[in-house]
Amino acid sequence: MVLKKYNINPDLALERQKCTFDIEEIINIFDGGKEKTSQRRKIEDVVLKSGLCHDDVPEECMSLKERYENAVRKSCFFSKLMKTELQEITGIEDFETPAIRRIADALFKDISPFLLHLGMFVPTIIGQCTSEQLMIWLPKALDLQIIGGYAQTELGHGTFIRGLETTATYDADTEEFVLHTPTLTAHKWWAGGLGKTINHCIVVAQLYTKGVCYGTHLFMVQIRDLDTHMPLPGIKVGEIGPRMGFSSADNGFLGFNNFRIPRNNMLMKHAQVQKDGTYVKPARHGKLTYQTMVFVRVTLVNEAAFNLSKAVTIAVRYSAVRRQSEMRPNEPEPQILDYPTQQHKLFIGIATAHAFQLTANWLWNTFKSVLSDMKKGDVGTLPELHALSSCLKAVCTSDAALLIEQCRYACGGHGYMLSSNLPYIYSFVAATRTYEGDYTILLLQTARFLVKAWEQAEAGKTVTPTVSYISRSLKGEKNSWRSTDEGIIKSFQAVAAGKIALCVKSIRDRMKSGLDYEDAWLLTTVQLVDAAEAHCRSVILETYCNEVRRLTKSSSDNVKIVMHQLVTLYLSYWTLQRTGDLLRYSSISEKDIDFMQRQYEELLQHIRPNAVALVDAFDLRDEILHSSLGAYDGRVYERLMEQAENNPMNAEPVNQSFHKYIKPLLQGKL
Ligand SMILES: CCCCCCCC/C=C\CCCCCCCCCCCCCCCC(=O)SCCNC(=O)CCNC(=O)[C@H](O)C(C)(C)COP(=O)(O)OP(=O)(O)OC[C@H]1O[C@@H](n2cnc3c(N)ncnc32)[C@H](O)[C@@H]1OP(=O)(O)O
Ligand SMILES: Cc1cc2nc3c(=O)[nH]c(=O)nc-3n(C[C@H](O)[C@H](O)[C@H](O)COP(=O)(O)OP(=O)(O)OC[C@H]3O[C@@H](n4cnc5c(N)ncnc54)[C@H](O)[C@@H]3O)c2cc1C
Repeated sequence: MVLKKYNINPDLALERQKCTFDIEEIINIFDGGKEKTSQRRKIEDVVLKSGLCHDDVPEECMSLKERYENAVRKSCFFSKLMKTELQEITGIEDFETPAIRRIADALFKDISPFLLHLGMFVPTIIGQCTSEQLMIWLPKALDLQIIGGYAQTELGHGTFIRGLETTATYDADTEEFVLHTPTLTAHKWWAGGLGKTINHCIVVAQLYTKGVCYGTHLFMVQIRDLDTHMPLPGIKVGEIGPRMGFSSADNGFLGFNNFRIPRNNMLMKHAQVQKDGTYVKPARHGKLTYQTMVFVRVTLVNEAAFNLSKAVTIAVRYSAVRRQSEMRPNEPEPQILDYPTQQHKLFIGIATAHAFQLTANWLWNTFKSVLSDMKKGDVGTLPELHALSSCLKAVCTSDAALLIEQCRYACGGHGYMLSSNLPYIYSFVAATRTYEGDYTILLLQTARFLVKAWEQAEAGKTVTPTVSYISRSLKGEKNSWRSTDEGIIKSFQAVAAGKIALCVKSIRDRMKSGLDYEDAWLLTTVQLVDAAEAHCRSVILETYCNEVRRLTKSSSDNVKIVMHQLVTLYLSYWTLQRTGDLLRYSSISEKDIDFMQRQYEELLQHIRPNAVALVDAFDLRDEILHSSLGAYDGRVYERLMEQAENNPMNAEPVNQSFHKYIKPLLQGKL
């Protein structure tokens, strides 16, 4: 749809006049500098001017098939644009992924069927192929001569990868692998793009050679003819059916009937099968084939931040425009943003988007540093990265989904309209809590690491920096509550340490009472998930505080003030959310809690005048927001009426069902 131009709503205009800081400064901080902001905007301009974002009818009014076809059309033209015009027009050779990621949302209100190509297929080629394999597949994938996906999950197993049933049996006579789907539950299920779009796919299967099963490995498999796009003989493939979101992502199913692929199609960077069928196991670490999942978990923290920033921009702008009820008799109806309860729903969303964005950037740098260690043959930092990416993916996607839903509640009835875009944003982020490792499962992975770290620290060994608080706790360091940034972080670390200690004790007590380790662990898993979540909170709080301090060193005083107000809001919010834990594991008193409550409420008031400017500082163009409630001009009612009038249901004054059913019913002739 082409966005109509309106004058700025006067309430929003006034809000912007109240702003105390230069929003461009905050925009630059999050982009990584002025240069990066200008580069991102150039890319956005090119895409927006391309006409590709235009839909003749709103996406939500299309049938599922039309939506899919429309998304394919846009993905193809967008890919062409990325390869040609974007480079020519902007002169930027090396596209920054965040900029491409952001502007992709101007094209796709839902999901591009090519998402998995870029998000998992290409990264798996980069991370799992030998240099020879890389030379064959990477240029083709980048040039979109082949389009791929990632088929790991099966109908019967998603979480437990070791339980996957698809087999890849090596035939040394022909130097081929035979892929087979032995049961109903072994069918690949869910892979994005698999249903209708892709012609290649990374398949995760149990490797058998010389009669021995060596566990899951990755295989490059062509599933459709490159010319006709027909499934190849021996392949059964299709779309799994309508779902809560991801409507245009053609998630698919896939079965193999003794389907043969060349030996070289096993991705052999880490493990190999030689021509005679001899298996060579990975030299360094047993879980290197899980690397793409770690990569995606890292990027999902960024997704949580970005999508939350969209939702909170919509809800804050709407709340500045919407007037409802009265505070005092006979006074004009206030903007709903003036209600402290509304501020309580929304300002934490702004602070959380900042916290997650800065944590995502920090995690990305950690990921790059671990990759560089691994290139040098050192896998020592991998367990910590796995633990960090697991808990951060779990907690950030989960918190973001809750806060996005809260943004929808904050918009009352209009938030329920698809045209608000909040339901789309929610259904996308809700899925991120499950895919790429379910919330509970990933926290249990982190818990494994924490229990080990506890045991190491107990044995007097040095532990990694993110868990150094465990050593301090074991040395008997007592927590004394202070309501400063550092003081609060220390207390959250004391909570995490206290919870990990209790888990270790529970496991040991249960073992003393005769249980084996597995059962003792299993019965402690509720506490273990809780401990991993507490650890993750302390990591986010610490990273957020450190990063804001670092990034605002040379900022203007007013930017420092407002950014720090948000940090304090975030710390106060979580203190108040976790008073039970803090009373148990830190020296916080009831008086301290009263103080934190008052501080929190005062902060809501301090942030209020800057609220609209703070969401403007996410710099999200209307074309990216796709929202009747959240456009920059605040013309909410005009847009709601506009989209109602454009609803295809209103194209005819009387629907044919009146003549077919209602009239006969009215006349008793049905
Ligand atoms: C080119 C032009 C294109 C144009 C395109 C146009 C359109 C573009 C549009 C947008 C552009 C934007 C692009 C970028 C966007 C990025 C977003 C990306 C979105 C991607 C969408 C993804 C969709 C979803 C995909 C999926 O869901 S794939 C399936 C994922 N599945 C899972 O995650 C399964 C979870 N389960 C597991 O991971 C494992 O089973 C388990 C739970 C970890 C257990 O494994 P296992 O049983 O083998 O191990 P354990 O016994 O538990 O542990 C043994 C030890 O191993 C350690 N361990 C485990 N895992 C790891 C690991 N990963 N790394 C390191 N170590 C690991 C574990 O800790 C144990 O250690 P120990 O020391 O305790 O023994
Ligand atoms: C929109 C979407 C897109 C997807 N895209 C892809 C894709 O492109 N490629 C792909 O391969 N997969 C994809 N998936 C699949 C996804 O990765 C899995 O659904 C996910 O990993 C969860 O696995 P599951 O469905 O088997 O859940 P289950 O493991 O069956 O989980 C169900 C419940 O059981 C609990 N549970 C399971 N095991 C344990 C345990 N050991 N301890 C305690 N609790 C447990 C879980 O916590 C959860 O509450 C996608 C999924 C979705 C929703």
